[in-house]
Amino acid sequence: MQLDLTGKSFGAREVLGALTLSVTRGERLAILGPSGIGKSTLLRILAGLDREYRGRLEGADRLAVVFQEPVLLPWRDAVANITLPTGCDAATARDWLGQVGLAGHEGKFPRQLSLGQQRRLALARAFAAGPDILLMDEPFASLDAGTGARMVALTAALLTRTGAGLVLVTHDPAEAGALDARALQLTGNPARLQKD
Ligand SMILES: Nc1ncnc2c1ncn2[C@@H]1O[C@H](COP(=O)(O)OP(=O)(O)OP(=O)(O)O)[C@@H](O)[C@H]1O
Repeated sequence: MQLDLTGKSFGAREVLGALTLSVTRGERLAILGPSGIGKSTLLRILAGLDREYRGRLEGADRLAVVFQEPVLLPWRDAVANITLPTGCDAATARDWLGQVGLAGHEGKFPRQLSLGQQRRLALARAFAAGPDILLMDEPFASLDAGTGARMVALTAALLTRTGAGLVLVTHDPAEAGALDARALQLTGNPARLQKD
């Protein structure tokens, strides 16, 4: 996919300036920058969730998005949280749950899972959708250091296994390194992309 952005404003405030970003299957990109710079805004544009920008977004890639909050269906068990949004069958959902270390938790509801487990469920759901490119917005934030590091390693392994590309939005340069992602920095006002 390729984004050629001329600009993005909220009202009179120009948040993002002109920037170009492209990513394909197998490529990993991390967008770094401080709080409030426009990282989530950029990711939402890439995800097609915000169409009110100036510029062009091209590409027929299949996308899956992982947000900081896992956004699960509270009254459905772990298997249904994967089958309902993705359309995959229960066996495939169970397989993905196993791959993220949630074997034995298939019948649990989100509230019966820890935050780290809910994040892994959201990760399984994203991969079950068979994306060409995974878009992630701070998916490792507010986990303890060990849990965060394990989830980064798990994400890297699943990206390698599936060949999916990655755009990760984060304030933490260490995550970019651990995922072997090319790092770009959002900087300035309005923000532009710079090589890190
Ligand atoms: N819907 C909106 N309406 C008005 N302003 C917005 C809206 N969404 C974001 N903004 C503003 O745009 C700027 C960029 O926000 P954004 O959430 O993209 O930053 P961020 O880099 O992702 O920050 P964080 O790391 O804290 O999540 C902020 O100043 C924010 O207040």
